[in-house]
Amino acid sequence: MELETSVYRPNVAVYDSPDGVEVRGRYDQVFAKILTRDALGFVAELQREFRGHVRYAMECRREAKRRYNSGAVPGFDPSTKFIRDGEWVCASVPPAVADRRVEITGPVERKMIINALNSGAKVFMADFEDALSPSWENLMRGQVNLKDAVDGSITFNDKARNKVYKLNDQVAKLFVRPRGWHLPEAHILIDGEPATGCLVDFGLYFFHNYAKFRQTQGSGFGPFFYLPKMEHSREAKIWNSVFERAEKMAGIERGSIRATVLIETLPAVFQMNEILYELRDHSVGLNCGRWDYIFSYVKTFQAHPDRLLPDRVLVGMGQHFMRSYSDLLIRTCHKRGVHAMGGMAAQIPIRDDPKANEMALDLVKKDKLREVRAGHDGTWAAHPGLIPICMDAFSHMGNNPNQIKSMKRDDASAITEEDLLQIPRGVRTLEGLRLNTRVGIQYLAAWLTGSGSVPLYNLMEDAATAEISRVQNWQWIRYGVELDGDGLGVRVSKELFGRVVEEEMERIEKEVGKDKFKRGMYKEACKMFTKQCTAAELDDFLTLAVYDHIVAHYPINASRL
Ligand SMILES: CC(=O)SCCNC(=O)CCNC(=O)[C@H](O)C(C)(C)COP(=O)(O)OP(=O)(O)OC[C@H]1O[C@@H](n2cnc3c(N)ncnc32)[C@H](O)[C@@H]1OP(=O)(O)O
Ligand SMILES: O=CC(=O)O
Ligand SMILES: [Mg+2]
Repeated sequence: MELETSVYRPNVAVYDSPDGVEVRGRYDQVFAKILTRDALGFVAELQREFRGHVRYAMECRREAKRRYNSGAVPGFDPSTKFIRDGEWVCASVPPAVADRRVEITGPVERKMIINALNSGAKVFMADFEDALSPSWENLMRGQVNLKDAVDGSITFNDKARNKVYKLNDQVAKLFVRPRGWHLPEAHILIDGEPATGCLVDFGLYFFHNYAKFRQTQGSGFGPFFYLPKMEHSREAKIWNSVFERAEKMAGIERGSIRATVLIETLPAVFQMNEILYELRDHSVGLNCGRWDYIFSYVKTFQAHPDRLLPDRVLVGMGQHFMRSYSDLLIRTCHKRGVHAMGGMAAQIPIRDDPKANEMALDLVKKDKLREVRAGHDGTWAAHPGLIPICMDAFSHMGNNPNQIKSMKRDDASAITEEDLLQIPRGVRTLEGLRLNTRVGIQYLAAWLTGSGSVPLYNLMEDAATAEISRVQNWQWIRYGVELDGDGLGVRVSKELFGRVVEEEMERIEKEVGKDKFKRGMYKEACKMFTKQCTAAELDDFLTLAVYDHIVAHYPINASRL
């Protein structure tokens, strides 16, 4: 089926919502097939049952932040030592996803979904999170696209190129990543309050797809999910309860739904066993969400001027704290019988420069070889052009679908708090400040106009990588760091940053061209990015702070007709 959303016709139709649910997003008859009374009722049930737990978990995050801001550092929790020391394992891995050696990721756009499912990767992670700007249109089209993908009918007609896209006979297994717990969904009000974004993403997708998915994709299991940005096992416990609630509603066996948790916050690295324990009936492993993890390192230590990061390009998996994190994740997952997934290399193919392309692909190859040799069971690819390289690196596993039983099940306690917190080494440069600024502004301009992942300077940029640019600038300005890598001995100040912003805006205008610059939201993005980098207090999330700019409420009177 080709997706054809209708043109805007005010005051003509409304979604059929249950009591207490108000849909404020644009009406569309295609969206109405997703926003049915029963599906909205299910989302409302989840919201009502879990909103108190989510609120409490977010308050705990704020409390932890107060502690870190007063000098404390995250560490292992003595009260849950029994979980770390215990000899439990997670439920066995569903055969359908035993082999996850290469997973492609991408936003829930129609053409991307078809390309990703056809890409030859074992898994496609369809993203409502880092790679998606969560506008009403993107979210609802994403739900429609996923429904068509699960029932196998999805097509896309690229009229300009006279090309029709449809699914191959063999497709990747689908995982869906809902938003993080912190993001609201302002277009759906439940009992007068914005719904929790991830419960909308999860609830609508699950409601419409569980039956078909289990038949066609999961061999009796599923649906499968990726869970982002958690900071503590209490948040995993909420997800576990959400899954149990959904399984009960659907009348399917407990443990059918499976999820991989991204370990992508610094506090969560000390909670890996606890997170797996909470989700032990629903887990298929952990993943190294390396970009958010770096962002989280800066955020967690925002009040620790002794822990400043070097240039963003120098904070890679070679840094001791990053290697320790990946090692601990492998040991923990394998001890508990589940996949230890690697992360995303940011390089993408470079079409117009063969030499640069070769170097980029070589970096991806080295990264993937490091992962498979370290013991990871699979990895992420940002682009279909990278899949052969990733596959080749993971052929190191031979005929085995994974390395869960064969690699690194030895004692995780060899990796200490000091290893995990070690300050990354390297220099800081004016070019680092410039690059952060150029990338941050362009990413935000794209996000404000509906694109959550973009190619910039031959790298994949999404919400997680842009966060690093933002918080690093904030940190350098806040502490007036010395740029010690270019021999100038200059200290970063608001004045220096102001000049950098002006010059980088000129450069962006030259690079993208006057027309695109005028049409795009570069000036608005520049204002927002500058405000965030120079704020007295660091905003928790870039996208949360600017979310209001992409909220588009349908006229309230129309929705009451
Ligand atoms: C930190 C994290 O969270 S990582 C996970 C979240 N981030 C992501 O998922 C990013 C995924 N990747 C992307 O979004 C894209 O690759 C980008 C934006 C970086 C680059 O996209 P483009 O500029 O379209 O790349 P390019 O022009 O080379 O694409 C060539 C083809 O590959 C397709 N393609 C590119 N990336 C993907 C992908 N991830 N999945 C499916 N298809 C893809 C394009 O649609 C295009 O298809 P076509 O030839 O049929 O038109
Ligand atoms: O979600 C992945 C990350 O690296 O962040
Ligand atoms: Mg992430």
